[in-house]
Amino acid sequence: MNNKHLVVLGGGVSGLSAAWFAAKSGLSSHITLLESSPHVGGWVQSQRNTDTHSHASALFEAGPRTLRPNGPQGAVTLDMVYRLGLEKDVIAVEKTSAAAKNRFISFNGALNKMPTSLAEALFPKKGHVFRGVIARGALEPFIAKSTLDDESIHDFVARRFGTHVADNMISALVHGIYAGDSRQLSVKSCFPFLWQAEKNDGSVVKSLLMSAFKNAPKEFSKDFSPKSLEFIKKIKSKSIYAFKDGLQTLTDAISDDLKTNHPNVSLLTNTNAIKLSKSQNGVEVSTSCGKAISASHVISTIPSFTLQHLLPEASTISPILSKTPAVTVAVVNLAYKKPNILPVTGFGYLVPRTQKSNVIGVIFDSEAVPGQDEVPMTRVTCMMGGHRFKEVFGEDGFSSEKCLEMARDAIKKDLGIDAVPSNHCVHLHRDCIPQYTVGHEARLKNLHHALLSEFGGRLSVAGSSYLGVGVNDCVVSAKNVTAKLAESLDSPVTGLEKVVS
Ligand SMILES: C=Cc1c2[nH]c(c1C)Cc1[nH]c(c(CCC(=O)O)c1C)Cc1[nH]c(c(C)c1CCC(=O)O)Cc1[nH]c(c(C)c1C=C)C2
Repeated sequence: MNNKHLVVLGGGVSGLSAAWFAAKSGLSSHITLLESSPHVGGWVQSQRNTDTHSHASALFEAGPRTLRPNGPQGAVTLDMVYRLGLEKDVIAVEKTSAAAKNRFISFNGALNKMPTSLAEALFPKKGHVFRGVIARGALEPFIAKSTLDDESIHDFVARRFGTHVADNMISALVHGIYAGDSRQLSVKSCFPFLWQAEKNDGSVVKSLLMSAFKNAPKEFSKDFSPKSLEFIKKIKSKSIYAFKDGLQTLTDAISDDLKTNHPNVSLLTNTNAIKLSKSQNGVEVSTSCGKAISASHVISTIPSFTLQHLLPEASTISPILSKTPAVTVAVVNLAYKKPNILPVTGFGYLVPRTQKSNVIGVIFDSEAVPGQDEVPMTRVTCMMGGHRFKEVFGEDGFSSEKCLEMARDAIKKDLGIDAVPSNHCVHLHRDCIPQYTVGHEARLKNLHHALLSEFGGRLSVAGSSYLGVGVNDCVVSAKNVTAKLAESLDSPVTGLEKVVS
């Protein structure tokens, strides 16, 4: 321990993880986390709504709900889950289950299942969205490489696989991760494996075929304890995992652990930074409660568009931060008393940009993660808005009633369910998913250099505005930045070293 003070801005998954990793590594004598809202956890909000008639509760997740266990990224979160003692709360979904295998695209009025076998891929029915995709894929290795520095996801896919795939399949996938417009988002930043495949192997198909024969990636065992590794190995081969009482189990456990076991950590809710300025030994943080903190280092996990307003007027960092927009998503949870009322089994469906619909995707919660319900029921979540927010809700904005009605209309049209839900919940998440538009990586490089020159590497960034919007991405970005700081709190760290290496 030293006489250093680390300040973390933001109490969502990224901020909590940053404070937790920093506390565990003992890198500073004091850690202060500033969260502007009354509670920590950010977009992660799980609640059980009780039906007044049956008294059965329905688990409603307002934000993210499932996690991917695979790869080095998945292992970092799983290790955290293990160290927080949450193994008993985990529900892992088998890759062979319908929930894992059946994902649908709503296309021309029907739910089209994405193929999971060669037979399904080779012989899709007439009118199925996958029709012609294999034939088009066979031509892809013969298409010349592009020499561009970055390109939209749509342009990349249309160029290599044709406009049908770009318009109807990839636009749906982009809805299911970014709630964004595939014509605006960067292929290099959102789907780096596609970009690298073309750059390195000249073809996505060739690269995928070659990777099937390549050695498996190196084990990451050195980072984890034997017991944790045992848990990671057990879960990493599953499709997804979640928690019995929702993802808030994770954020609550991090915050409880910090409060209980780390007296040197202060979690301040209803408090935010209002100004950051470089000082001789670090960063001066002015806060909304009137107190200023002399920080040795600041990790900002708040959205980049919020961080820009905390910097000095002439800062060259702010214009870079302002270039990452974010979309607003409305989330409608619906619970029906009757179980098994869905016409298909699976994870859910996505709606391509080409289809007229008020929803961009629907998750079949009671199927996607079996075992969360106290009594059998059907639960679904409608995701609405994203880049289509204005188109769907109009300029005059949003109302919960209108949103609920639209969600019920979509469920009736797409799934044939006209029943009145026994319970529901509507949440509006303003600017919740950052959009990595074309040129994002080049802007991150500029940001790295600007942070070094203006704050001497005493201000770092982590969280969904930069290197990935998923929960695992946020946890990993927090771990990486604190690991670098653990080497020395006096060394310059921006959190963006990866983009310039
Ligand atoms: C319809 C809207 C959304 C759905 N999920 C999200 C939105 C905006 C958010 C989201 N989904 C994924 C990520 C990435 C990282 C992560 O935490 O796993 C984010 C931020 C993962 C994801 N979801 C779908 C796919 C194909 C992926 C990529 C990786 C994977 O295979 O899991 C599909 C999907 N998402 C939604 C639905 C209804 C759906 C498919 C039927 C909802």
